[in-house]
This record gives sequence, C-alpha cells and structure tokens, in this order.
Amino acid sequence: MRVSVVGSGYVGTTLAACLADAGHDVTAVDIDPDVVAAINDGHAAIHEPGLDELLAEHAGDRLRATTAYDGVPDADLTFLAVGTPSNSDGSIDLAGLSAAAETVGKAIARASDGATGGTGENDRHLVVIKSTITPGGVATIRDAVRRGAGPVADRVEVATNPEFLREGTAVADFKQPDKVVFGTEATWALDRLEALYEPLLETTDAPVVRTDPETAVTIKYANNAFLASKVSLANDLGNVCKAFGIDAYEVMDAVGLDDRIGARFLRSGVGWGGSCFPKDVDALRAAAREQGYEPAMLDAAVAVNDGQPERMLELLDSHVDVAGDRVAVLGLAFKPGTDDTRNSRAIPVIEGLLERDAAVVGYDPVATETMRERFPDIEYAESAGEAIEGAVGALVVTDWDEFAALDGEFDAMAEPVVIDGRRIVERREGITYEGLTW
Ligand SMILES: NC(=O)C1=CN([C@@H]2O[C@H](COP(=O)(O)OP(=O)(O)OC[C@H]3O[C@@H](n4cnc5c(N)ncnc54)[C@H](O)[C@@H]3O)[C@@H](O)[C@H]2O)C=CC1
Ligand SMILES: O=C(O)[C@H]1O[C@H](OP(=O)(O)OP(=O)(O)OC[C@H]2O[C@@H](n3ccc(=O)[nH]c3=O)[C@H](O)[C@@H]2O)[C@H](O)[C@@H](O)[C@@H]1O
Repeated sequence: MRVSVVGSGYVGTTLAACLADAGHDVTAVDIDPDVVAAINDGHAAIHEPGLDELLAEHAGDRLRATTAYDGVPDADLTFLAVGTPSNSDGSIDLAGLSAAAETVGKAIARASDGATGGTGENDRHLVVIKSTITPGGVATIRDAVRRGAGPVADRVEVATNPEFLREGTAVADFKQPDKVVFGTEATWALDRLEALYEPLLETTDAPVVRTDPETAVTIKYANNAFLASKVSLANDLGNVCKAFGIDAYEVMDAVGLDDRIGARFLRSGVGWGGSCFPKDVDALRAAAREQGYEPAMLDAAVAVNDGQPERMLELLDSHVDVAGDRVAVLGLAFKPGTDDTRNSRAIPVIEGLLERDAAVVGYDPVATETMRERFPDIEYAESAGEAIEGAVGALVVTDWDEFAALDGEFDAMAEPVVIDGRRIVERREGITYEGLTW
C-alpha cells in the first residue's frame, strides 16, 4: 500500500521505517529539512536502536522523505505523527498537529482540483491520527483536515491509531506490540487499516482492538496513566521500604509474581521522565479537570514522582556537603537506549545540585549534546570514570548497562559516595552506597 507519514520524530520515523520494512511504499514528510536529509541518507536524526539499519535498507527504495506534501493525495493512508506538546496548564497544544492536518487536507483538495464527484473507495482519503491526543482533540483535528480539504471534505475520513512503543526499544515494540488499536466507525477505513497492518500482525499474536476514534485515544491515555501510576506506587512503597531498611526490589519482585499485578514497571527509584508519561498524565488531569473531575490518584502519582529527585539529593546531603565540590551525574537521558532528555529526572537532580553550589559534571553515552542545550555551563565528561574522578558524590540517574561495570573507577573519587537512583551499581567495599528505595 502507499502510505504517507507526516512528522518524522521518534514515532513517525519508526512507523515509516517499519511500514517500509513490511513491504509498503512509504513517504515520510517533515518540516525540518535536516530530518528529511538524514532519512534519505539512510539514517535517523535520533538515536533509536535498529532504526538506522531499517533506514539504510529502505531509504531511496520503498522509503522516501520530503518536506513537501505532494505524495499525500495518492496515498492509501496518511498518518499524522506530529508532536503534541504541553501547554503551561498541562493540557496538550494541538497547534502543530492542527497545522499539519490542515496542510494534509489542502494537499488532498489541490490534487482533486475542485472535483467533488466520486464516492468509490479509491476517491476516499484516510487520515490516521497517530499522535497522542485527548478525546476532545479528535474533533479539532478532523475539523482541521476537512477545513483544508474544503470542497472535497466529505471524501476524507479521520481515524485514530494510537501508538504504544517505548523509546529505546521503538522498532522492536512496533514490530511486536502488546496490542493494536484501531479507532474508526467507517468500515472501509477499518479495512484499509487492517490491510496495512496485515503483514505486521502475521508475525505476532497481538490482539486488535476495534473501537471508535475517541475511545481509541482514551485507551492510550489510560494506558500511560496506569503505567506511570504503577511506577509511582512502586516508588511510594519503595520509600516506605527504605524507611524500614527493607529492600524494595526484593519486595516488588515477589509482588510482581501475582499476575493480577504483573512484574513489569515495578522498578522504583528516581522516577519517570520522558516526553510522554509526564505530558500525557498532565494532559489527562487537565482534561478531567475541564470536565469538573479532580483525578486524585493521578495527582498523587505526579506528586510522588516529583518528590523522588529531592529524596535522592537528601540522601547525598546525609553523607556529604557538596558546596564547592565536584559531583557526578551518571546518566542524562530519561531512560537507557535513547538520547532523549525531555523531562529526564537528571534535570531536577542537576538543578538541585546547582542550588547546593556543587560543581556538576554530567556523563551520558549518547545524550550529552541534548542536555548541553539545557545546561550549557556545567561540565560534561567523556566517560563515567572521568566524571567521577575527584568527585565527592556520584548520582546514578539512568540505568545504562555500562554503569554496572564501574569498579576500580570509584577509587579515584575524592569521597566515594554513590547514590543510586536506578539500582544499577552494586554495593561494594570501599564505597558509601545508598539505594533510593533499597
Ligand atoms: N516518543 C514516543 O515514544 C511516543 C510518542 N507518542 C506521541 O506521538 C507524537 C509524536 O511524538 P514524537 O515522535 O516523540 O515527536 P517528535 O518531537 O520526536 O517529532 C515530531 C516531528 O514532527 C515534525 N513536524 C512538526 N510539525 C510538522 C508539520 N506541520 N508537518 C510535518 N512535520 C512536522 C517535527 O519537525 C518533528 O520531526 C506525540 O503526540 C507523542 O505524544 C506516542 C507514543 C510513543
Ligand atoms: O506514549 C509514549 O510515548 C510511550 O510512553 C512510555 O514509553 P517511554 O516513555 O518511551 O519509556 P518507558 O520505558 O515507559 O519509561 C518511562 C519512564 O519510566 C521510568 N520507569 C519505567 C519502568 C519502571 O519500572 N520504572 C521506571 O522508573 C523510566 O526510567 C522512564 O523514565 C510507554 O511505556 C509507551 O508504551 C508509550 O508509547
């Protein structure tokens, strides 16, 4: 099938590359010429394991990138995968997505040249919202597409198909999803979505949920809200464990054996960050409040999460006064496997250290440059060993595997105080080790 994907970030590029890999003919559209050039060159503008290999294989063949929307009218489906950032009150900002939606509509209208006839399947256009939007946003985006399409608006259908991939494992998650959700009430649109996904679903047992567009996007929010709250509950329980000197990991490993609970997303520590959990939980809270409901559990999940970085800093304070001294922050990305630092827990940790007048040195295997934009004045090291050399404290914020291998490097610390926010460094002789919840 012919597919256009508008927006080539973490989701759009993964979607475009995986659909090309599944045999479809894909055009990736982005307003950023550097992103487009990178894809056409066979690599991604972002760090995502497995993505460069797919782009190298398919770019220039079944996958092309462009800043133009010319390919949209000929596509069987057009995905919208543009970002939906937060407004200051937590609600989502649909401006970018609406602009892209309207441009898609205009491209369809231009190609139709004002013709309004034809109700056959091939005269219809299917626009699929991949971006995460609240239920009320579906009508906003549908209106934007139809406004752009003008005289041919009634030939354009808008469906939703929320995405559940995680950064760092995006390609694997897209190819082996836990579920696929289609949100449309038009039979022909559902048929097209099913035909598109057929080669992907052949290789998985993933169940398909078919529902209306608004329910589909609500499933996405409920999913993220549940996972974020699950981690927050693990953190709340973890803080209780720490108060009793009990290892929260031993406790939660056992709790996770109950399959009503499940073993995943029970890792306590410095909390959740990233471009999605914080944004999506806030958007759902804002949307609920707008409807007159205060979502107490979600409010609490955020409050627990916001408290974890400060707990980490207080543990450091209990061992050493860092004013004027070097302190290493190990890990800047919001999770391992990505260069994304959006809402990384490293941000409040660095801010807290700067408030304490520490000389902060950050290290991350891939996310240094993105963090440098936010904190241009702190020092950045080339390795974890270099970062901790001469430091009076090391705060572990991201669970990169390489931190587990640190050993003799700790000998070069001025004071070997290690506060581990991710349970990645092992307790050992010669260092003062504190786990956040163990
Ligand atoms: N990052 C993730 O792991 C996941 C993100 N999502 C959702 O998917 C959406 C996209 O997220 P990301 O890929 O992380 O965003 P991103 O910020 O990485 O990428 C968005 C891309 O859209 C482009 N863009 C902006 N306006 C455009 C326009 N008018 N026309 C064409 N391109 C345009 C930007 O240049 C950028 O390359 C968001 O709604 C997000 O909540 C959903 C599941 C997972
Ligand atoms: O909507 C989205 O964009 C995506 O958000 C999350 O994916 P992502 O943010 O990429 O990464 P996660 O693996 O979920 O981690 C999120 C944060 O939670 C933290 N986390 C996760 C699991 C855990 O047990 N403990 C924990 O602290 C991670 O360190 C990270 O900071 C969801 O897991 C995806 O299903 C969803 O598609």
